[in-house]
Order: sequence, then structure tokens, then C-alpha cells
Amino acid sequence: MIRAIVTDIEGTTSDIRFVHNVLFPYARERLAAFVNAQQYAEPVNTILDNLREEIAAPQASTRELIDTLFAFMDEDRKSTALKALQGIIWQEGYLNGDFTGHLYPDVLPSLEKWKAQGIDLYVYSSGSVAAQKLLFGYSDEGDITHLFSGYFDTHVGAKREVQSYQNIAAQINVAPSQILFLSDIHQELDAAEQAGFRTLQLIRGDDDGASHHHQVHQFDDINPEQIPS
Ligand SMILES: CSCCC(=O)C(=O)COP(=O)(O)O
Ligand SMILES: [Mg+2]
Repeated sequence: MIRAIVTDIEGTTSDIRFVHNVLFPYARERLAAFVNAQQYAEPVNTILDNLREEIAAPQASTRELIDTLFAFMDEDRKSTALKALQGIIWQEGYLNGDFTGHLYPDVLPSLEKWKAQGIDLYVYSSGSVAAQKLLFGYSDEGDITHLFSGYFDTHVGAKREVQSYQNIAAQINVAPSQILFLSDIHQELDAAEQAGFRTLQLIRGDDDGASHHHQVHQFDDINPEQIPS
């Protein structure tokens, strides 16, 4: 019996193109000016110190940190510090109405149905928890944050590491075998499976022939009472 569903965002609830063509450029265009302006104010001061720790460069200047952040954005590095800064910058875009958080049309009805069935819903993304709450708080379908019982980001661990899923199971106090993880990335599903989670892979675009996980094209195809093994 599935008691909790944990969902990825990019490529699962939301189009990768929204993240890569809207969110990432928005943050990239503003990042240098934002960091220069906010470097001595909280929370940016602490985030920059965390980045110094992350790159093992305690004396790194703000200029060097900005260069590092641009290199991280080029390689789509899931750096906790970069994700924290992006999340803060995106807030302005959501509040100004520059964009809304993309949701595939099949997502909201399914989340509502599963919630009504008594299944607790959680989010796990490399995007910061603040960024997750913005995307679902200012989504194409309005504020849907009331559906979620909790949010996890890289503070719980990286998405391809087994320990991250063990941490999530412990924090939500549900046995891994009763948690279903939804993602488009088979390496994330591999890690969740090794932690004992049930898994389903969302194929929103290209096929993934390297995956052994059961695949679906949309949330409507998912019946939590009948998850294929
Ligand atoms: C919270 S939306 C932005 C997601 C993001 O920044 C990102 O890097 C997506 O990473 P994921 O691990 O969710 O694929
Ligand atoms: Mg994804």
C-alpha cells in the first residue's frame, strides 16, 4: 500500500523547457548584480560563505564566487548555494507576474485525487525548497501548495544518492516500501529503488532505453494501488 508519493519537478510535474528556457536565464541575467548588491546582507552573506565551503576556498572573493556560480550554471551543477540564490532571484519574477510555474495539465487532477485517497504528497527537487514553494505557489493553476505535506531539496542529499531517500523516509516516518518516487531521471529512480522505494519513471519527451523502471507518460497513467514491480 502506498502511503506517500514523492515527486520530482523538472521533467516530471513541469516542463524541462520552463526550467531551462525561462527560470535559468532569468536568474543568470540578474545573478551578478544581485550578488554584488546583496553580498553583505542576509541571507546572501551566509549563502556565499556556504559556497566558499562547498568549493573549499575560504578566502574566495565575491568576484571569484560569481565566476564560480556562472561555471556552475553552465554545467547545471546542483550546487546548494547556487540553488538558494536562484530561488531568491526567481521570487521577483513570480511576484511581478513575469512567469508562472509550469504544470503539465495531468498533474493537478492526479495530485488532488491521490490526496483525497489519503496519500501524503511530497516534493523532492534540486531546486531549493523556497524555489519549489514559489513554483507551486504561483503555478499555472494558482497556488497548489496546500496539497503538499513537505518539501525536500539538496539539504537532504543529492538526488542520485541512496542516503537521500533513506533520509526522506526517516523524516516523513514512512517505510520506504510504502513510498512511491516519481522522476524522469532513471539514475534518481535507481537510488530511490536501492533505498527500498517504489518507483515510476515519467517519460514526457524522449524515450529512455537505459532504464529498467516502469514508465508512464503522464500522471493519469498512475494508480498508486497498482504499481507494477
Ligand atoms: C524548483 S524549480 C527549479 C528546479 C531546479 O533548479 C533544478 O535544478 C531542477 O533540478 P531537478 O533535480 O529537480 O531536476
Ligand atoms: Mg527531473
